[in-house]
Amino acid sequence: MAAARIFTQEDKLTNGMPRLISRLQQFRRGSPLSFRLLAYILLFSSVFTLIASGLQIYTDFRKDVSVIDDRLHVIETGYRSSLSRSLWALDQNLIQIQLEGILSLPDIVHLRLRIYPDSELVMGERPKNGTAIRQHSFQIGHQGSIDTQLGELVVTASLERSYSDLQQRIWVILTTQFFKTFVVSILIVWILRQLVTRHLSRMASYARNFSLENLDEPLKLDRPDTLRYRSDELGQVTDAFNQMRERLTEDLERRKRDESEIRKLSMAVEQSPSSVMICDRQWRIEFVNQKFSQLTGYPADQVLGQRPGDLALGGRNTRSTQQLWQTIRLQVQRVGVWQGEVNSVRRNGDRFWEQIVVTSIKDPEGRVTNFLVVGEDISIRKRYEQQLLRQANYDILTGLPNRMLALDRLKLALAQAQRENTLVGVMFLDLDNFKHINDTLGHDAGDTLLVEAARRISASLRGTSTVARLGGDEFLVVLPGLKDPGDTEQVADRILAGFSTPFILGGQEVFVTTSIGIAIYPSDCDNSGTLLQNADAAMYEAKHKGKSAWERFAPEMKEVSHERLQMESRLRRAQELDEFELWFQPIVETATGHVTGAEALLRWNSPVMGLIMPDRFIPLAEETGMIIPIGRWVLEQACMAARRWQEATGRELQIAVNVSPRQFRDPEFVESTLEILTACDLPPNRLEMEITERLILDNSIETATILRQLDEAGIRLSVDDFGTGFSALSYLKSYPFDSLKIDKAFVADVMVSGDNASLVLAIINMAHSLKLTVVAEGVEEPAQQDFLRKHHCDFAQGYLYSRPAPEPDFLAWLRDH
Ligand SMILES: Nc1nc2c(ncn2[C@@H]2O[C@H](COP(=O)(O)O[C@H]3[C@@H](O)[C@H](n4cnc5c(=O)[nH]c(N)nc54)O[C@@H]3COP(=O)(O)O)[C@@H](O)[C@H]2O)c(=O)[nH]1
Repeated sequence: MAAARIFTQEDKLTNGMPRLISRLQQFRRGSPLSFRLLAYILLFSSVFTLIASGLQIYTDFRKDVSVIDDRLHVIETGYRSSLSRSLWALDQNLIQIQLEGILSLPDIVHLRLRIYPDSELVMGERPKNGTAIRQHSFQIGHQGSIDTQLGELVVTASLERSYSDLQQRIWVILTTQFFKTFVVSILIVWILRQLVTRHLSRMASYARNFSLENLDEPLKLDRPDTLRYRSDELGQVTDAFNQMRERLTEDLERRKRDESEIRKLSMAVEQSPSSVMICDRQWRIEFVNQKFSQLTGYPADQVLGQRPGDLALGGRNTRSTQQLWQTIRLQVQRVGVWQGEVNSVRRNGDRFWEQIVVTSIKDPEGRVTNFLVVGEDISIRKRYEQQLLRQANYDILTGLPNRMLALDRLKLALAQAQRENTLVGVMFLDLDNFKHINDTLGHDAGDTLLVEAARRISASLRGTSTVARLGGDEFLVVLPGLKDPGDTEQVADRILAGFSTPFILGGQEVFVTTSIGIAIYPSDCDNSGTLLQNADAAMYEAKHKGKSAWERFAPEMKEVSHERLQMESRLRRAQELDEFELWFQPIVETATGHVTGAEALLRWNSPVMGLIMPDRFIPLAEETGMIIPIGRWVLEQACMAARRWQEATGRELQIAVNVSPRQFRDPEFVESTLEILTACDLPPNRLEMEITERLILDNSIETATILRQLDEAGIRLSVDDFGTGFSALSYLKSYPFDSLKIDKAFVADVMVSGDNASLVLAIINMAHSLKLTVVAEGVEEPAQQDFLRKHHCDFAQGYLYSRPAPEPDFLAWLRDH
């Protein structure tokens, strides 16, 4: 048991010290600041304590020594006279007693009394050598009549007691001061640790473990979370830490959001259906998307670093492409954007059309950093536009240029003749008795005749001449660059000769002739319109004279067109004589067959000339301006009719009215239309105005303004006879149209010509993509209706449903359907 105790004791001793050292080392490692602080406090307070204690001790010692010195002086003053008397009396006993009295005083250890002349009395023990002493001596004399020196006393005081006190005090002071310093230091360090350093360690460990993965965990110190603590330095540092953490969290989230946004945008650009190219500020390609590579055939790595102009060269179209890109660059640098249609070249050399938009990309400070080129393949649209343009410029039956193209060519020929000082021959041809042949042999025979006549006229011409079909059985020949007016007459003779052989129509030989009117530029007129009129007048003269002949224009022939003049004067009176009638043709929804509206079609019922179709008098009405009052009458009648039908059948049908471009020049057009609608109590959206592409060609600000005003009033607008005029789809976007009417010429052929079928299909699709409804005109056969229904054409109109009819007949039809 005792051994065990001894062992435990030893064990404690042997293990205790290393454990303490290791604790200290741990403390030093774990809390270096506290350790250093402790060391510093200990060192400085020890030095300070040492100095202070030393001073204290020294002062106390000096005080002790001065007490001893005082005492020596007190001995002198206290004992001198009594010793003098004792010596004078030589009273040895008294001297003895007096000296013992002195010797009994504290610290007085030795007395030596020299009695003059030669005796000495010593008392006490002389201190050993090396012992600190204080000595004081004074003379003892007798004062009488003669002053006599009796002796001298040397008093020795030992400082041994003072030294021993000093030693004791030093030990006590040092021990207590060191203990106190140590305890205070420990206390300070403990307080410091509690208040500061352990929190610093917590901060250090928080900062060490801080990463983007644990941003949610705020720094919390092990102390109360009150305002007092939050506002001190540690609280401020903690707050700063947590703010930093929050900012980092926000930054991280923003960065994540930005990254996802960038990812999304780059995916969108990469997978965009449009080709995208991004160039740097020197117009060198930095990026192209997949669509670009698909469209052009260039893989991305082959184009990066090149300029778009060099690229489009493809080794072929050098100058023009570079000039185009030069223009694009200049405009984008000047106004920030360029857009247009470009005929580009693929890598394999194929050409294609693209709609390009080039813009500059700017940084937030407004500095241009890049250029963006977005392209869209519009080859299909272009092909259809070209096809439409062809249909618009050429006569479908004969393949000859139509009136529009012929007039263009005539104008060009006149301009050239003016420049070159040459002549231009204009011939107006009209087949003799064509109406009779058409009526007796049928339309097919009429068509065959027209085609063959076109061929024979063309065969009679050479070089740069133009032959065109103006409509019906009328042809126009333009002979540019002539030197002699007689040249035209020779051509006219050749044409007449060409008609001398019979035509085979419906299996029969038929002789058909033609009458030709000739006008020459510049002698007969210098503008295309009048030249044509003059040739027309000459043609009437030729017919008048017996047909199968040509006639040169003469000024007096102008009178010959009196038929026309007669018609004009009759037309002027037709309105007041109430000779106009409005006929109606239903418009049906293709999918359901429901009647949704009707088109109002004007007829002139002249007591002299019979029922006249609008094609014959509308151009005259337009030319003379009579179309404005006539058009207003039509609008009024049409709106009133729609109102009557509603009352009669309860059906709210749409009413479509044809409006001539000339009516748009009437300043009161919009106002009077709105007045009519109000007067008829018809909502504006029940009225649809059909406008031909000719109006759009006008392209004036006034037209655009009127169309916008009508649209804003709620009136529906539709493009009539689509495909026969300008036929560019791009304008449809620029005007507020609601629907588009495909011309009957296309519908007539959908089941016969694949080209026409695909064209109709393209028009439907494109109109739908522009949010326009589509009406097909001239539907005569169920197969055409099926085709249109299958291809989602919205509405149809034609003889299949009903021919245009006077209002009572139309109402009857309406009740039946
Ligand atoms: N400014 C105005 N113009 C007018 C007005 N009324 C008519 N017009 C213009 O005259 C064009 C010819 O009109 P119309 O002779 O009446 O011919 C229309 C129909 O009869 C005809 N149609 C209808 N269905 C068929 C069919 O199945 N086959 C076939 N061969 N023809 C058919 O089409 C004409 C309707 O065409 P649209 O107006 O394009 O819808 C006429 O085109 C007007 O431009 C008027 O009041 N003012």
